[in-house]
Amino acid sequence: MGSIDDFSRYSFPDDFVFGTSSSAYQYEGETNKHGRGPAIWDTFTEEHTGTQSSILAFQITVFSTFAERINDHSNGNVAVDFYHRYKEDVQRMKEMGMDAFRFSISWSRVLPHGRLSAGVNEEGIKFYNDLIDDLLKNGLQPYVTLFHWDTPQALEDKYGGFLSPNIVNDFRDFVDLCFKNFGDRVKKWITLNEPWMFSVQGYDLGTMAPGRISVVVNDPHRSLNTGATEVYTVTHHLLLAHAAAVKLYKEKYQSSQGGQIGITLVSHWFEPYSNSEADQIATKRSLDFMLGWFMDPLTKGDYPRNMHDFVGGRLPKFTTEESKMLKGSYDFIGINYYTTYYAQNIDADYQSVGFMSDARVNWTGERNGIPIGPQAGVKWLYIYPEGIRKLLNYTKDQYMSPTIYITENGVDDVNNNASSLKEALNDPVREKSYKDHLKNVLRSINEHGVDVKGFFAWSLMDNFEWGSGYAVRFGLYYVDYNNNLKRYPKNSVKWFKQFLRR
Ligand SMILES: N=C(Cc1ccccc1)N[C@@H]1O[C@H](CO[C@@H]2OC[C@@H](O)[C@H](O)[C@H]2O)[C@@H](O)[C@H](O)[C@H]1O
Repeated sequence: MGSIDDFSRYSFPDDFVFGTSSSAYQYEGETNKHGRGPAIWDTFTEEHTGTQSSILAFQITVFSTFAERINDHSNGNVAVDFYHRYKEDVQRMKEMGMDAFRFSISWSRVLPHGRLSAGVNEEGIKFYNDLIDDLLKNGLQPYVTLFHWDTPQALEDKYGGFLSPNIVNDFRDFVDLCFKNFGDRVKKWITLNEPWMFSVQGYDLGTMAPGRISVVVNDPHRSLNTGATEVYTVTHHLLLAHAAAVKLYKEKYQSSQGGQIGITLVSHWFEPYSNSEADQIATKRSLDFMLGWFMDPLTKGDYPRNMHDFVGGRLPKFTTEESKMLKGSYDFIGINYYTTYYAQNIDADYQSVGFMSDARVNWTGERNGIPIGPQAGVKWLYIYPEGIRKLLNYTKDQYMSPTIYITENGVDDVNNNASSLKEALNDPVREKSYKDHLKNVLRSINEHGVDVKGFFAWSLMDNFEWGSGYAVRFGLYYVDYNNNLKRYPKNSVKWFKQFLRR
């Protein structure tokens, strides 16, 4: 264990917040008990417990890890049993010296049938009240995500979930219930987690719930308007649901409750594959198709020019009223940063075989066989700490210097086949990654004046990692799935304790 240099929490502004992140379906368990209704991830894991060969005509390599559905045939029915063990886990956060904890509310745990009119599950309300009270009692601030990909199955069945504009009113009723019940103590709200992942993985690549795939068009004679459509429709409704939630909070709750509300977006950083002009342009286009798809509507009230140009008539349009509601609909922006890729222009004839072909870019972590950074355990994650600084600086410069929280950053265990517990807890790559990413966040604050207010590690403990099930471990705490989900601190916890010590 290296001795800590003078780099510590005191290197950061006094009000800078350190925390860990989680989500309901990945942590809670008890999915069909205590009144919780099914969500689309319960259905998706039931339907897709095997590894499915890719049936996509188009699949960018970085998502090959996502090509499987649930590759260890698992699900979140038990997960890490956070529903019952949250009190002991809150103690672990406190012992580490953390200031906050980010978690999400399971929509179908509080509204089992998705709609307010179909009834509230008071047991679900009680669970989140108890969790929030325990966090505050232990000096930890709750940062609450309202939607982390778990649409109620009842709304999926009723009208196709986020494929329908009906979701906006039901989402607004759900968040109203949350603001009313928890807003006296919750002062940081995040409407959506990574709408990009939900749309692209869920409705274009089909590798996440609800597992829908873009129409694959191999007939060059068909009009340009065939191809990826649902991915754009879903993002449109996600943005409108977000804006409706923010409008409600600001009109009905913010003056009395005094909290803030934002959204969490995921983006990679991108470096041009070559210094050709085409690759330089493809680099900016990549940022538009991943970050700008959301930040442009949130700051300018419309999608990026690049998306209008490359997606054309398949890109939905905002009404003047919707555009006004979206513009400025945030007090802060959450950014999840994991990795950086080279962006390479694709000059292929226009054939829409999915979202990424619309962008006409290839994202790759290697150039001439040399990786952009060391890979973690999962193949898509190249450790590139300067990417977080460049992404923060870009977001400040491009989008009027928003207040930003890094709501997720982390790496998974490099060695997933440890032969002993001692080996499993030895995670020097994670310790170095957090140190290097935090140093780059600090540089963006000190050198570029970026208004970053916090950093949340993904994740407090190993958990259900969507398509990778329990085979991939991102936790600061190791969870022994073969021994009653016992938690063990990995070595990086020791580093974090020293780093955070007051
Ligand atoms: N996975 C991402 C970010 C991302 C975006 C594009 C391409 C790849 C990865 N999002 C966050 O990463 C976390 C780690 O994501 C895992 O990465 C490895 C995959 O094999 C696994 O399926 C996925 O859960 C998730 O647990 C969080 O719920 C989610 O908010």
